[in-house]
Amino acid sequence: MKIAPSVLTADFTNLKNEIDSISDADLIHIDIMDGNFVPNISFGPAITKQISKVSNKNLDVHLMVLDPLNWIDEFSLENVEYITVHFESNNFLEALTKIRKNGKKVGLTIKPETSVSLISKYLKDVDLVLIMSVKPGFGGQKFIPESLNKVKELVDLREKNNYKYVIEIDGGINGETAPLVKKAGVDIAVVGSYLFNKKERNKEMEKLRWKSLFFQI
Ligand SMILES: O=C(CO)[C@H](O)[C@H](O)COP(=O)(O)O
Ligand SMILES: [Co+2]
Repeated sequence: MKIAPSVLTADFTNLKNEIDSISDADLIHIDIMDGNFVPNISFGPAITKQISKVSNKNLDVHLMVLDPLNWIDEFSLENVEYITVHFESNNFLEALTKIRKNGKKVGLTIKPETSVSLISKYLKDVDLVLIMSVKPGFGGQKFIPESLNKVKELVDLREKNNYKYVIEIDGGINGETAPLVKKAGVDIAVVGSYLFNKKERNKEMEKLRWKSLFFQI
């Protein structure tokens, strides 16, 4: 299971050191919130560009915005690997097409109250499916256990139909929930507050990976 730290709870007055402290990350997760789609505002393209400058990692952009189509060009930076939009946002299908046209990997995500069956017809065309395991908008919330069933559903659908997407989970991942999501079949776990509240983040990511393996045996 890959680990994608979310910099949402990083210390932005110390950004370069915060990014350096997660040098073993597989990807860096970028949470973009517009204060409309979710009741919070995070940061935008300018800060994302700064992050991409001080990091040699690929970025995984999670757009929690009402109109993703307006933002995809701004976030199609060189080291952005995935751009993920919400099924619940405006014109999400056009947004997926635009991400593909810009040469980026295409991600689709659903809120905790949205079922996998609603996105089943789009699964053949996406590179990543993100299951939100908290209500989008804030870091530091508690993991919603029902998310594990959605992950299992996606694993089954992928196997049955020979789909190619990776499964990502976002929200409330810690030492206890990491083994559970790994066991359910998650490929990439986003970890925010749990990681940034620790001092030795690379070591902590290693522990999360190790624990996950241990529980898989
Ligand atoms: O998309 C998000 C919130 O909307 C964040 O990526 C997520 O909450 C990560 O933070 P934490 O690990 O603290 O839950
Ligand atoms: Co996120």
